[in-house]
Amino acid sequence: MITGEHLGVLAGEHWLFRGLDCEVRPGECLALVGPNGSGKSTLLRCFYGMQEPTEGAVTVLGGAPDERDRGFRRRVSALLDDSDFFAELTPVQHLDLVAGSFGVELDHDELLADAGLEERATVTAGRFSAGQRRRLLLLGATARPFEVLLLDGPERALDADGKEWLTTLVARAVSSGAAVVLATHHPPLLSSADHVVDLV
Ligand SMILES: Nc1ncnc2c1ncn2[C@@H]1O[C@H](COP(=O)(O)OP(=O)(O)OP(=O)(O)O)[C@@H](O)[C@H]1O
Repeated sequence: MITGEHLGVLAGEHWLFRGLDCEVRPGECLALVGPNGSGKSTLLRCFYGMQEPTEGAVTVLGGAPDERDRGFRRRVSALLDDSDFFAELTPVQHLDLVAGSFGVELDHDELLADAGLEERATVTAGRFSAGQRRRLLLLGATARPFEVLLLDGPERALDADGKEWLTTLVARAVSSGAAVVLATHHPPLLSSADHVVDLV
């Protein structure tokens, strides 16, 4: 479902990574680790079609990834930055947007309680703390249908309960048959991953 063959990205005069092969099948999770600046976000951007590798080829769902393609975005859920955050909307309105865009029915109460946002359900998200904002972004990325899930540093700003919830979200995504790739240093996510790529 996701393959990378001999991937390399040249950053200026030095290779961030080179000769990287990977494969993530449906129902599997690949965790990317490595120090700051080692290329984890860059590799995720290659999987989402935001950036071309300098060398090698990426295939996602049988074709070249292209974030500009609506059909691709409907099958691939990516949380790579905070851009899907609407400060003027409440969590309920965020979920309405997801439900309307994807034509799915969502149990708002259950999802918001699960995310620990039930008391913030009707507060505009611009007033949220960093961790609440991250919970809302993760909720938006996972409440919709997807076959591939790409997450960059999903544990950022989350407290212990939030990290536990995140681990459950990823486990659910994997058991529903999605191919999941995440850049993370959260030990439970690393230990449950099927593959780990260390970008050193
Ligand atoms: N095409 C490019 N040309 C020049 N520099 C690049 C290119 N692509 C990435 N870089 C640089 O390479 C580094 C890799 O950044 P990236 O965000 O992928 O690392 P990361 O492992 O996700 O880091 P962090 O753990 O800090 O989030 C950055 O310094 C980035 O500016």
